[in-house]
Amino acid sequence: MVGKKSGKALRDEGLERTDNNMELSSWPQIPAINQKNYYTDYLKRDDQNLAFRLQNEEARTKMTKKAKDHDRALAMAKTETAEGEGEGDGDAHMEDAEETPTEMAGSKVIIIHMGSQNLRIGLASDALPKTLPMVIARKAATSESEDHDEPKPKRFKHDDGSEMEPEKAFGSEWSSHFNRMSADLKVHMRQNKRRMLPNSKEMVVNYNRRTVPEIISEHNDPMRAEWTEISNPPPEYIVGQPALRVPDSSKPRYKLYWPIRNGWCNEKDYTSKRSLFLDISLIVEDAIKNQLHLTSKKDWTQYSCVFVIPDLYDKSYVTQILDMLMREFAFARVCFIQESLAATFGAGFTSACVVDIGAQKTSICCVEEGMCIENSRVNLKFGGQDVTETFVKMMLHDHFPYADINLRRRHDFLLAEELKKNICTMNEASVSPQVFDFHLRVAGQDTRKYTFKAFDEVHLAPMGVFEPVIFDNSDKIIGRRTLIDRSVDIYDGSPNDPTSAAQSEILTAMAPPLPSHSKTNGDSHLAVPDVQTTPSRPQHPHALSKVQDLEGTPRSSVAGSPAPENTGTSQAGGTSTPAATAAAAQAPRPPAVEDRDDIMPVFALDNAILTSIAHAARSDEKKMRDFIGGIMVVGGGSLTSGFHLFLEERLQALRPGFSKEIMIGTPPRDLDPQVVVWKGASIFGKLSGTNDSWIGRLEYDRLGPRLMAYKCMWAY
Ligand SMILES: Nc1ncnc2c1ncn2[C@@H]1O[C@H](COP(=O)(O)OP(=O)(O)OP(=O)(O)O)[C@@H](O)[C@H]1O
Repeated sequence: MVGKKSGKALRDEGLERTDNNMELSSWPQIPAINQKNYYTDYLKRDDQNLAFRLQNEEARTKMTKKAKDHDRALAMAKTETAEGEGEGDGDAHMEDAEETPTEMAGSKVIIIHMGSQNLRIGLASDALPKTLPMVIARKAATSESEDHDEPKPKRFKHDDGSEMEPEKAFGSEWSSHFNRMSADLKVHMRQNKRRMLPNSKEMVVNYNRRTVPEIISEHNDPMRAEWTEISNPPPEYIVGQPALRVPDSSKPRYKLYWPIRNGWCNEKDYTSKRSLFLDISLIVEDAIKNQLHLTSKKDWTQYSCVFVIPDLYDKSYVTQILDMLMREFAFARVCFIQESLAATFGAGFTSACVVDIGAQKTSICCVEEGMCIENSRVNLKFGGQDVTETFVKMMLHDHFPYADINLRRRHDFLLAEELKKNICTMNEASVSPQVFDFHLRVAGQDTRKYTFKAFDEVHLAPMGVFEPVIFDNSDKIIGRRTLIDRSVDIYDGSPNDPTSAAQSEILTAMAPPLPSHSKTNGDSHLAVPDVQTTPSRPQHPHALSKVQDLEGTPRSSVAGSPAPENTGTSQAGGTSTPAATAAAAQAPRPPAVEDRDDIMPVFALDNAILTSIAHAARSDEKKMRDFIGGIMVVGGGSLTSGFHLFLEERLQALRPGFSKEIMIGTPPRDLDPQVVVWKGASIFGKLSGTNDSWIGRLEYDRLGPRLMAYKCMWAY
């Protein structure tokens, strides 16, 4: 064809021959595609996506089955009428057939909520979950209390061996915080016209100094504790409640491991990621077998699982858990739900500001119409266990008669928890010198009955959630990211764990200055956490007022730009070019606060709640009023008596403009605040038809964790 064209025509087409009349190449020349007409729907339609296809197929199968059942029911009804025996009409029979499910809804769905201290597990059809300690005792050379030998001799003696006054045992800084809180409380109580004896503290200290325990022989103690007997041969590990009841001095020794600490994986006490997740799976497996009585693992393939994850979850943790549930436990389907969302389901609210005070972490999140508001998520690293520790410290400071108490010993930990639950209160009217008693039960020893007096310690210890400087925050970030790497974007390598503007703001307020030698290339996770410099209270107590102030518009830089600076552009939609990304990576700039592992999120609860709400409301005053009037407190840490009223007063003092609206709610129907999240997840697990976040076996086998992007209600 080309040969027949004129030289001009060929010149125009750019295909002019050389002088020997031959073409430059025998390869066919392909003209460039006209971009105007260029179109592809590759990966743009749902039917190209396995996850959606399987979902549709499942829906179709269900509809076909329903139609078949319908036909069958009609046929049966006709036969019966023809025989003249049935008096009722066919519809009634059909309804009967539809309304008689073969098995109770949710009886094949297992709901798992793992906490730092408690595991809650049950079938979705159960009214309440089974609660057991999230702990495993492993055979070891020494027990954990022997590893950390810190009781009386070390704490209460000077280096030269002379006796140390308990007031000095915890350092002058801690004592001065305690004394200041005590003085503030006195002033506050006077303002509220509460009567106080001027020398209450001295009375308490003098009483405690003098008191000696009464010995009760073991056979005279009707309430003596049941200790776990070690069988022969001794088991390699013991889990749950029996683990907590293994005597410290057992032969052989057992050491306790808590795989979840402060709401994160416990990277401090484990030496490898494998052993950490092995323990998690052993605890969960044991609970399914012994608490839910599903002893044969083969049957688990017929069960689905709803797993509760934190609002600000670590992606690598979720991926690992999904793998465990799918591969090891071989569940038929798995789905995830975030804690706060589950709490609103459990309470039956459509929107609320959920405050979950657990044992070692407190999370806050505003939920609106079935979605967590991402920028309102806050996760603080303290909870009920910090209150227990602080209560014991305060009591020791005031000459607690059982001076040898050591929370690393199992019996002492259980005793301290019990004392805290029974004695601590946020009710100011109950603050007066009072006598209490307790029984100390140690395996193989006679029971000792102690009496002691307590005064403001019962109030000041739980007050710590509003003044976390009194908590011991020194070891909470030790080991973070040593076993489990931060999740990163597969394209640009930037951290891609979920972030929240509210959390960033708190982290910014808490951030210790960056060490001058630290490389600011985003490799912040390599920096050694500088625990000593971490302040336990905001350096700028009013740093948040700008954001929280709805009347004014000024915003802090964090609030104005929720995404971290060095990840923002790439996450926002991948608009940055590789060259720009490379240039940006080389530019020296400080790492975003979310990417720093040396910041301890420990912040006053009332301020944290207001920060969360401010970010959820985004200057919309009506929303602000809605959330501030719908604060729901859940979790075991909120069970301290008088907590709700106290929190309400604190918030009113901080936001007098909203004092009429502020309302702290409890879950309805007298539901235990500790199980609301589990309950919500069980409701979620029973939803049929509307829940499309189930991850099935086939799709997981083919796509693996990539599937999460299609299956999560939130941005994964
Ligand atoms: N009646 C009570 N009064 C005060 N505190 C209580 C009471 N009952 C339980 N707690 C505290 O609640 C905490 C346990 O709460 P919860 O089970 O919600 O925590 P978790 O889910 O295991 O932990 P986290 O949420 O930190 O991961 C413990 O610190 C316990 O001492």
